[in-house]
Formats: sequence, C-alpha cells, structure tokens
Amino acid sequence: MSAIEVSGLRKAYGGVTAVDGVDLDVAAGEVFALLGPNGAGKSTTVEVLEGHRKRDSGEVRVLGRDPGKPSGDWRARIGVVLQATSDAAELTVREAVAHFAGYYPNPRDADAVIDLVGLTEKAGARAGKLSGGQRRRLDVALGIVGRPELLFLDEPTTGFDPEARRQFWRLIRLLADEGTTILLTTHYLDEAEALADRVAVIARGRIVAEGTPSTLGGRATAEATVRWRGADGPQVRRTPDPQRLIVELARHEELAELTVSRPTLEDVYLDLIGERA
Ligand SMILES: Nc1ncnc2c1ncn2[C@@H]1O[C@H](COP(=O)(O)OP(=O)(O)OP(=O)(O)O)[C@@H](O)[C@H]1O
Repeated sequence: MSAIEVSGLRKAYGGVTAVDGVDLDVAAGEVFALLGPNGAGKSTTVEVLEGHRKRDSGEVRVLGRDPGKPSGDWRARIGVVLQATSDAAELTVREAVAHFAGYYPNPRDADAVIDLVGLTEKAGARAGKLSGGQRRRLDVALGIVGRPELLFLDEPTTGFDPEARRQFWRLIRLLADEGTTILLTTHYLDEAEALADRVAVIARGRIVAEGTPSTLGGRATAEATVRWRGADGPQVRRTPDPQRLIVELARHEELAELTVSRPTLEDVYLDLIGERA
C-alpha cells in the first residue's frame, strides 16, 4: 500500500520552475529521504504533499487523499516539521506540546514526547529562550505529538549537535518501528544512509536517481578501490572484482594494511548532481 503517490508534479513560482515533473511512490511504513542541493525543489515538493502549497499540475495522493483538498481528519493523520521553526515563543515547552496535543484525537502524552526529543530539562523554559537546536527539537516534538501515520520532516536536524542528531536518529527508528511512514529532506548524507529505506536525489526540480542508499547510482556494482602496502610501498588498484584481485595478489605477497572501498553515498550524490570536482 502506498502512503504517498505522486506523478507528474509541477510547480512554478512566476517564471521559476521549482518542481518539474516529479514522480514518487512511498510505501506505508517506509522511511524515504529526499536529497538535493539548495533550491532543487525539495521543500516545494514536501509542502505540496503536506497540503501547504498548491500545485500547478500532476496527480498527488497522500494517505489516499488529494492534499490540495485537505480535510480535518486527514490533517490529524499527518505530522509536519517545517523548515521554518514554529512560533510559540511565549509558551513553555510543556505548554506548547500540551497545546498541540489538544488538536489531535489520540495524542501522545506531552511529557513522554518531551522526553523522546530530549527536552525534559527544558520543559519549563519558554520556547523563545531555547537555543536553535533545542528549538528544532521542540519542532520535532510538535510534529509527533499527534501520533501521525505519516511524518514529514524538512531538514529536521539542522542546528543539532552530534549527540542530538544521534538521539534524533534513534527517535526516527523508534517511530519507524511503530509503523510510521516518514518522508524527510536532508543535506546530511550520513543521515539518509542511517535512516532511509530508500532515497531519491532531486536536482533542478527533477528526480535524477532513486534507490536504496547502498545501491543508489550503481554504487554497489561500481569499481572498488583496493589499497595495500606491498614490498614496494603503498599500492592502489581499481577493479570490479576485488575478491579475485586480492586472492591473486595474496599468492605473491603479504598484503599489509589492506582496504577495499566503493564510492560513498556522497561520491555518488555529487556525481548525480554534477558537482563532483
Ligand atoms: N515562495 C517562493 N516564491 C518564489 N520562489 C520560490 C519560493 N519558494 C521557493 N522558490 C524557488 O523555488 C526553487 C525551489 O525551492 P525549494 O525551497 O523547493 O528548494 P529546496 O530543495 O527545498 O532547497 P533548500 O535545500 O535550500 O531548502 C528555488 O529556485 C527557490 O528560489
């Protein structure tokens, strides 16, 4: 069953085409990451799916409904963490989460959510007094308090310190284990690799590649780089079949400091968007 079905989505702002014929299919329960450079059309796509922006054309179904005609019960089934931070500056963290919980028929416990995002120590602090990363954690709390079936996260960990990012990753895995479908945009390739079942790379409003993080752009079958230290010093060879090369080499010499590497997700991504040096 699909949670999100998109075909031929287009959206222009005046003369600027932001989304230029995007097709997407996200299965229920999947964690799907949209990657792409600044201005590629990620947020516009996500905003259309959330029902926050009108599309020019294309077919879109989110949880079986057209987000261009959102209803209250449909809205209650999705959770949204926008790129711009929420505006609840005068409320404390606990008040803000409890207030948002009131919008949903079956919300999570406010204190449990605050704990999940690691803000327990700041539960009594006003939102306006939080640091940037703490504010972002509050945004995530507000996005999940309604126990959404489908969660949209637009660059959720921007401004997080490394520990907070790891904590956030654990939270996403927990939500995914509970069956939540998650669509996230990110500039962090390690984040996509750590979290996503599938990724799509979007550039200039079009999807240029789609697949699992380990196979994207032919990554799994790309030539491997084999490095070792032989009798004559450091050696490097590129080969489609590293196992065979290593067996062959090992007959003749000791292979000290042997490593085998394939292109990283970042290598593949930079190739796809045409930015590789
Ligand atoms: N409200 C708007 N009015 C006019 N143009 C816009 C608007 N929002 C986005 N754009 C333009 O549409 C294009 C796509 O923007 P979008 O925000 O969807 O990209 P993005 O992939 O989310 O980028 P980023 O990674 O920087 O968040 C860009 O050229 C941007 O300048």
